[in-house]
Amino acid sequence: MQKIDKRGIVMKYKRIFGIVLDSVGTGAAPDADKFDDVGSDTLGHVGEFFDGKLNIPNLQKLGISNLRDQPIKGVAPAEKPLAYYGKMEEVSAGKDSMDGHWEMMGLPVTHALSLFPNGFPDEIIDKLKEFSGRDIIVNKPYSGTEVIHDYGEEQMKNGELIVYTSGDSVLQIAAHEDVIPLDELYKICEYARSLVNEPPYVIGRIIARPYVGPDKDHFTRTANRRDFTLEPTGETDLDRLQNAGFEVIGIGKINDIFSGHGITKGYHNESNHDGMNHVLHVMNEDFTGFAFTNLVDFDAMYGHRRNPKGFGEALEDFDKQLGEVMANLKDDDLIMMTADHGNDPGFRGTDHTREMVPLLAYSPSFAQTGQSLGVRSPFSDFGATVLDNFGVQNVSGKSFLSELK
Ligand SMILES: O=P(O)(O)O[C@H]1O[C@H](CO)[C@@H](O)[C@H]1O
Ligand SMILES: [Mn+2]
Ligand SMILES: [Mn+2]
Repeated sequence: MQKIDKRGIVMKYKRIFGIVLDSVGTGAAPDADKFDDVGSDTLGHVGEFFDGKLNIPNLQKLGISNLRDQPIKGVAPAEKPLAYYGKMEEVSAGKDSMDGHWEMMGLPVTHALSLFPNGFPDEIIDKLKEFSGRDIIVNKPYSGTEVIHDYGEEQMKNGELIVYTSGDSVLQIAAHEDVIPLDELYKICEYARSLVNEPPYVIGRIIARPYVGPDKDHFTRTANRRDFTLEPTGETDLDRLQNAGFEVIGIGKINDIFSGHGITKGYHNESNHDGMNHVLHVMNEDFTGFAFTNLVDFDAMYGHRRNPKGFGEALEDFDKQLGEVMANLKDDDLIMMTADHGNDPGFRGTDHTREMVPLLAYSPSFAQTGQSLGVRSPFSDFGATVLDNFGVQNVSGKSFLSELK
């Protein structure tokens, strides 16, 4: 089933579809104690919340419970899993999306990014005040929906910037769209980005968080959110693929996470559903390379909001569309699914959780039942497998391509 492209490169698969189910972790990682996340288990706790009724038949057939020590409640391990299955363990210093995705693409984040559990120091805040000509309020870790509920009306009166953070390396600025126009907000964020690219402060993301609404009970955040991510600190597997002449399609947050590096074509997602529609759309196109998708609703809408019901329903919706995707896969397509970190809606707090992530790899051309791929670490094994398929040299991780048959 091997293909040979124009340049004589031998490929097992012509197209690889990588899908990151953002924050869908599968149990505390061995180093979870360092993050105070012992006992977290996103998939396990969502399953328990549904008390045996979580309806994810496609993930079930692929082997989502086979990869776990304890099956998800009500989701039996498949007798003959369709996919090769395993878990991945992160080595990066943090548990943010950036760390997870960069590590998956061969660039583990070994230096911890700056965190601000007590708020940002004066030297950053003073510069932001001076640049924007606005006062700054809050300046501490907060949930983004709660912060606009608690401080949005004050901002509408006085026009300050609501600056807040979380357990991640993020500086977020919430602003009512009628009070601080989007252009102005983005300029302030760009300026903030320029302040924190080098030690002593290296922040993963500056996030513009615009919202609208008449009063605190009706404020909603808009799709005009924008992430200003640290530029990748080196080459990633996406660059390597692109440089070797393959197509690299980024769907959803992928473009932001890699600041556009190594991506030949990008699609913005309005939602998980929209993201899966983009996957279905690109499946109809004839390309040779890698389509990399991030589905962020699990994380942003349900994990951080500690909403296990919404989380499970989002998994059920995803599973339906996954069925469609599977039906459209060609023999020389490979689909690989994983996650970038956990965000257990049954756990304390509102932050990501340091978890193992699931790994499922499936092609309709597999001749045998899926086998265990074991525990893979670093996450870079994912990207190494993609590179291996396209005959491109990797620098981090170990390919499992030869195990897929
Ligand atoms: O509470 P909200 O504003 O959704 O913020 C969440 O979103 C950030 C970026 O994904 C995370 O770091 C977390 O703090
Ligand atoms: Mn994430
Ligand atoms: Mn998140």
